[in-house]
Amino acid sequence: MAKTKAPVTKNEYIDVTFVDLTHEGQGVAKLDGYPIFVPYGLPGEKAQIKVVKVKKNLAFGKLVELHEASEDRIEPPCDVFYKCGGCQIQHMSYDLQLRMKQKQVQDVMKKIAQMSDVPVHSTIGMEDPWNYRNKAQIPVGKRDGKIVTGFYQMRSHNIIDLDECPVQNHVNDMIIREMKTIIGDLGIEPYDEQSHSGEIRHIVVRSGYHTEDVMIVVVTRTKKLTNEKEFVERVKNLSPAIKGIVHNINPKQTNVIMGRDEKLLWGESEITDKIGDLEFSISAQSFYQVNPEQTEKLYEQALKYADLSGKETVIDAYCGIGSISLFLAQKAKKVYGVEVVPKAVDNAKANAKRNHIDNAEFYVGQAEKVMPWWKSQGLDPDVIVVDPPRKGCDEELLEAMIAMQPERIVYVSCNPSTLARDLKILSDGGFEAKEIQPVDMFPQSNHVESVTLVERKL
Ligand SMILES: C[S@@+](CC[C@H](N)C(=O)[O-])C[C@H]1O[C@@H](n2cnc3c(N)ncnc32)[C@H](O)[C@@H]1O
Repeated sequence: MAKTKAPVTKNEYIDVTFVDLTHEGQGVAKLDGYPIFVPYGLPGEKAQIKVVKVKKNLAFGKLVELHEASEDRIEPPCDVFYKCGGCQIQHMSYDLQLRMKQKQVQDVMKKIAQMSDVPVHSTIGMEDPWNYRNKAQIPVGKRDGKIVTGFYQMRSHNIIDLDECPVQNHVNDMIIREMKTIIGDLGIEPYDEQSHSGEIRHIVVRSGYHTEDVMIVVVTRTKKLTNEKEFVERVKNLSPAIKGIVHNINPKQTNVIMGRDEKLLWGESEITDKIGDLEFSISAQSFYQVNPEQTEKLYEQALKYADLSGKETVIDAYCGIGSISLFLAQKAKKVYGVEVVPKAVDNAKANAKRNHIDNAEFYVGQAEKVMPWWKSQGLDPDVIVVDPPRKGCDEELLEAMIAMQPERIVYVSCNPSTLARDLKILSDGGFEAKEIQPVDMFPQSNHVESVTLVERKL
């Protein structure tokens, strides 16, 4: 077969028109069907690009000059947007962001799940898609003798020093800024990834939305925290909202932020927040949705799809602190939650009590192991809710769901690709995806959250 040649060469300057967006939010230009991916290009725009990498079937380019800008192009409010890896799509109007997320789900449903006819609704967005994050997880480093805190640069571990982040809430920003000074003053050495030496790795600040409670977690490589007493004294005085300071130890060479061991340095080890009319205790290591305003909309959608009458037995797999479970429990006969992080399950049990809900039980374990065990014990749920991490559901768990034959499955997903993969497996097992509702939990970033209603085929 004749070898086809790429229609561009490296370092060539060419004029293109962007026709599409990738899932990461890059512009796609096409030369006789040959795609060129260009960061920050928007559909409809004409531009000069420089080709920076050429492969047989595709190339990558860099935007050199815009000839015609899209109406959806906006000036990113953040000074470091083009360097920082925290947000990827601040240059898009919010309307385009929402459309892009809906299309991303439609695309994977077609390509991965091979289902083109499942309705994917318009993404539910925010009125004000800024300063929404209730949690900052910020790496600490040193440059030219000064402490730096911020996000990693795109595709690197170079920290972009940042004092204000437009997607972070203001309290978190203020605390990180002040802690940077405190760490420098007290001579606490930042962790160095290359040599696996130094002390402080990350600062995590989590704040309540309705309560304004703040928890601070300082993550270090070893148990040592230089000038611990003074550190605690100064940090706790940064705001009366600070309820506790937790010292987490992560000795591993890993991208995972927190380690398993932790010690309470001051105050309480949990904060309280509210979602709707329910109150929740949240520990340092427990998962809690980062966008409180959108969480209510996400949970509302999950509840709507669960369509409970009060008679149902429900499983909430990957239940975290029991947040979805307790909303389900208010409308079901019984809810069983399973979650792998023991502290989160402690929170879930306490949360049931504090909200006077006595028809929810929580278990620690891997959902993919606990579900088949439940099945063997005769647990027959009418509805199953799953909300797995990005890698999606384990195959064993999908098999257990299929074996349990619930009437409905509500699949909350933060990764459309693994959602589509899992929906295909469920479809082969006799379940049909009925509709999908994307909810924008992460404005300005290319992450896509959605809720899918899946029903047992008759
Ligand atoms: C996306 S979160 C959802 C939590 C909860 N539904 C919420 O809305 O807050 C996923 C949860 O799954 C938990 N998890 C991860 N792998 C698990 C597994 N194999 N079995 C059970 N839980 C797991 C995580 O600790 C996390 O709490």
